[in-house]
Amino acid sequence: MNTFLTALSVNLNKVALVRNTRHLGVPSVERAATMCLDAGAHGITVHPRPDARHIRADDVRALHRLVSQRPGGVEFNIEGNPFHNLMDFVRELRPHQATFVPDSEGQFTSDHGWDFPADAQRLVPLIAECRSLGVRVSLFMDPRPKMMAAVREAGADRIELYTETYARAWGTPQQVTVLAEFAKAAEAARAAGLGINAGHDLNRDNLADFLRAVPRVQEVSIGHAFIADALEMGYAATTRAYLACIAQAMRAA
Ligand SMILES: CC(=O)[C@@H](O)[C@H](O)COP(=O)(O)O
Ligand SMILES: NCC(=O)COP(=O)(O)O
Repeated sequence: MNTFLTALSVNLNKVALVRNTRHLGVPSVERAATMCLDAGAHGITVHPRPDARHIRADDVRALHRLVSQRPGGVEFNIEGNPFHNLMDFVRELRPHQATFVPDSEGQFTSDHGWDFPADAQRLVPLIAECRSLGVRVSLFMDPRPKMMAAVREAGADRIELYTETYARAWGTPQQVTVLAEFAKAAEAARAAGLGINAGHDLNRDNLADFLRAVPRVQEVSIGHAFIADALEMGYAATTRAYLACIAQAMRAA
């Protein structure tokens, strides 16, 4: 029997984005987190950008508190650029996981991974610092198998495969080739001793196919499509729907 389960971490950036268009405090990221976790989500992800366009420092603290008070191993994942604001959050809060993303300040959305070995030297001390604080480090990466050994040498625990190219190829003739690239990158990462996360533009249509083709993904973080679905179905039903996609893929594995 296959007992492996990919964890679902819900990214709440877009709840904060809507909230920030008024000074009324709604919709609440804490209520969103509570409803998703009550419905079975395994973790919460936030990406506090330097321009605070969505998740703000107070949200990060409030969600960290909320997650810490819940029983049962719920994970808190903070994403960001460690050369901008991410390390301040890591030092203050020591989340379970820090995902390093090479975004520029004010970037529209994340659109590329780290470059190895070019980025290795400047990342090594920051990865080491996170690990000394007990924080797992995941690096946002394009599916480039040749980079994976150097990522591990730099001290990272996991990679997060940046899945936008897959999401764009899904349902087109390119899907098979693109998925093969991701599977190869995951295999190289695993062979180097890295764990594997994945995220960006995953949704209810493309998630199960990805997890079937790229086995043993430990965590998917999903935000934009998830919150769009939640506007129509509610947080609890949306969480259950994404968990069902994961379960469907696990059954087929
Ligand atoms: C790191 C990553 O994959 C991104 O998806 C990010 O978390 C999304 O950021 P925005 O919500 O600001 O587009
Ligand atoms: N790490 C990816 C993430 O948290 C959410 O990305 P998206 O689903 O908003 O594209």
